[in-house]
Amino acid sequence: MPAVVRARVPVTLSRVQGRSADLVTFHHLPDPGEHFAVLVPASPTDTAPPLVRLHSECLTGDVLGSARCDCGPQLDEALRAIADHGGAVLYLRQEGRGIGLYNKLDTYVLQSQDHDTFAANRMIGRGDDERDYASAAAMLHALGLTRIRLLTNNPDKVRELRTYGIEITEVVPTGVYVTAENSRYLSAKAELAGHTIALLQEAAA
Ligand SMILES: Nc1nc2c(ncn2[C@@H]2O[C@H](COP(=O)(O)OP(=O)(O)OP(=O)(O)O)[C@@H](O)[C@H]2O)c(=O)[nH]1
Ligand SMILES: [Zn+2]
Repeated sequence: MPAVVRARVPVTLSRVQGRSADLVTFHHLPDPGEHFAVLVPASPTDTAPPLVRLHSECLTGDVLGSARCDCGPQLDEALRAIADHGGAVLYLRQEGRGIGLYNKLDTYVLQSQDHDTFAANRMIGRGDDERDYASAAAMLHALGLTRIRLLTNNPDKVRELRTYGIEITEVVPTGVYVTAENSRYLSAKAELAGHTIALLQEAAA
């Protein structure tokens, strides 16, 4: 059964520049996560395909502003971008790249003992990255957003959405927000998971 929109709830969001946005929920997603979309309509003069970000939940970064990763600033950037140009942020309940919050926090302890972010996952018996983007693609189909510009540095997201029939006209790089605490995490993503993090080399040079 294809996914369909369950409800569209208008809300005013300070992180979307005080604009009104719709929070959209869904029926029949391929997995049981309570994924939702933050949707801002484009202005009628904006003819470019809508900008979309698939944002994987990171409670520590998104809510608490943890300096261990760059999720919080990336979420802010995406919300600002859709406030300016219209588009959607799909908030995917994939905490810890799919392993959950408690497990992610366990891997932080291992990372403090000098293991990289992917090796630490394996040390607790989990995959490097347990996410898939089937629900994200189903949400986009349900919203009629099948021709998009995608805001990401992660080639997996691009590849997978395309296999689900989403046309990506442009991959728009998301910012890289380097701090002393997250630089190892960012370089592991670039070196071990193929993320296109150009600014990282510049920052390190
Ligand atoms: N297992 C694990 N997950 C982490 C860690 N740090 C952040 N995450 C999770 O990683 C997810 C974000 O993934 P990233 O690899 O940072 O970025 P991405 O979403 O793949 O790529 P972009 O679209 O370019 O941002 C969120 O679900 C975070 O909770 C970590 O050290 N270990
Ligand atoms: Zn994070």
